[in-house]
Amino acid sequence: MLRYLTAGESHGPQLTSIIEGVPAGFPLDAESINIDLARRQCGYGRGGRMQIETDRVEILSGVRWGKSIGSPVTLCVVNRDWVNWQEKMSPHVRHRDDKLAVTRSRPGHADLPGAMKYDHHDVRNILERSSARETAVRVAVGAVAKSILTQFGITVSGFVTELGGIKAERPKMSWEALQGKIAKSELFTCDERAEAEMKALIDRAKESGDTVGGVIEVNVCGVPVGLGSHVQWDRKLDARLAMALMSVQAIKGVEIGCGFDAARNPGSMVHDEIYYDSVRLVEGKSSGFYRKTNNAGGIEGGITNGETIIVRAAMKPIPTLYKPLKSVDIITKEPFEATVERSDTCAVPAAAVVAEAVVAVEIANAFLEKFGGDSLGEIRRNYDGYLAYLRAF
Ligand SMILES: Cc1cc2nc3c(=O)[nH]c(=O)nc-3n(C[C@H](O)[C@H](O)[C@H](O)COP(=O)(O)O)c2cc1C
Ligand SMILES: C=C(O[C@@H]1CC(C(=O)O)=C[C@@H](OP(=O)(O)O)[C@H]1O)C(=O)O
Repeated sequence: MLRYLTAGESHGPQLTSIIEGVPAGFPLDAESINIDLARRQCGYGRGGRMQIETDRVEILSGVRWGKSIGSPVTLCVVNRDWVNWQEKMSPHVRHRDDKLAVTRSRPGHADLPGAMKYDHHDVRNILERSSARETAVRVAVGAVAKSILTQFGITVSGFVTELGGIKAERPKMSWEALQGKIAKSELFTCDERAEAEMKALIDRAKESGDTVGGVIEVNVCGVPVGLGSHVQWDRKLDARLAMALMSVQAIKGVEIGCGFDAARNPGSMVHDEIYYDSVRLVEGKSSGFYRKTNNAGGIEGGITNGETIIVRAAMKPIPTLYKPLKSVDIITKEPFEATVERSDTCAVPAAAVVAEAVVAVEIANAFLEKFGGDSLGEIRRNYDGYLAYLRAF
């Protein structure tokens, strides 16, 4: 099972993660991780910080000659902006300098509850860690999880389905063609008309000092039946995915499959009927059982049913607004209207890449729990044995 922690402040020297439980023999290299780090930095609507950073991972342990060796993998992403923050972020003892203290907390951020909880009168001690800068290293961890899943033909893809209330229509085309469209889109959508409207909305929000949120979707293709379990609350895969997604900064809702729509429709329209066709086995499929619909989003009773996993997450609008919101200074208790030096107007496309990463970690975990071993070869033997069993079921 993969366990990881992240460490690092937004304007500190670097972000770090240690991943425990990566089995030996999996191809891992910085360049493939960097592709995802670059994807997270793109996306229409981001602020000035993304001009400063060029995220690249450094692999500091657990990998030798391009392959995992079974020991903990340490990843690091440097904050290029740190050079501009060395005094404000210094770990060395210094006298309190009220001029450097941030005392004006922003609505919608961790600033005020965090300061009250940790007894800080300088909100910087909270905002540095609550910042979504942390998602850079989580994307690197997700890329490691993806390189485990890739070996077994499992792919994880995130994209934007809605932005500020504008919905992207999914054109009727193969999944591969759709992926190509999404990869070329500046907003990671599959609908050019909607994308143009979304960009115009972001421009208007930026001009008026406002921000926008949206909905992202992650699809996991190629998953076998049987990941996760119904037997215990914390083994249910849907529950784990929901937690992973809700842990991403600014995510406020998660749905699996048809999600909230399931509550609005009768059972006859919601549940996916079961069919069997032995020809599927001749065609090389892992099972003769199949569905014609996938409203369950690939998970029933906390267990994968062999269909594509479909999970969506709602991102709230960015809380730092150029148009002032009302707040109160934590020292003087005077009201003020928040000002801002720099912030994103929209980070929904970036959140799609982060969502991909946290979903990949949960799927890799469930996969390793079921087929786990110490090396790629051992896991492959376990997996192949299971596939042969499934075909005969
Ligand atoms: C990729 C990404 C970029 C973000 N950029 C900003 C930003 O520039 N300014 C901001 O105030 N919040 C930004 N956020 C959101 C805040 O980090 C988040 O709202 C805050 O930490 C409070 O957490 P909560 O919204 O989960 O309650 C971003 C979130 C993500 C996922
Ligand atoms: C740095 C990133 O996102 C940041 C997330 C963030 C926040 O409050 O969450 C605030 C902004 O940071 P800054 O205050 O330095 O401009 C974003 O740029 C990143 O995604 O790499």
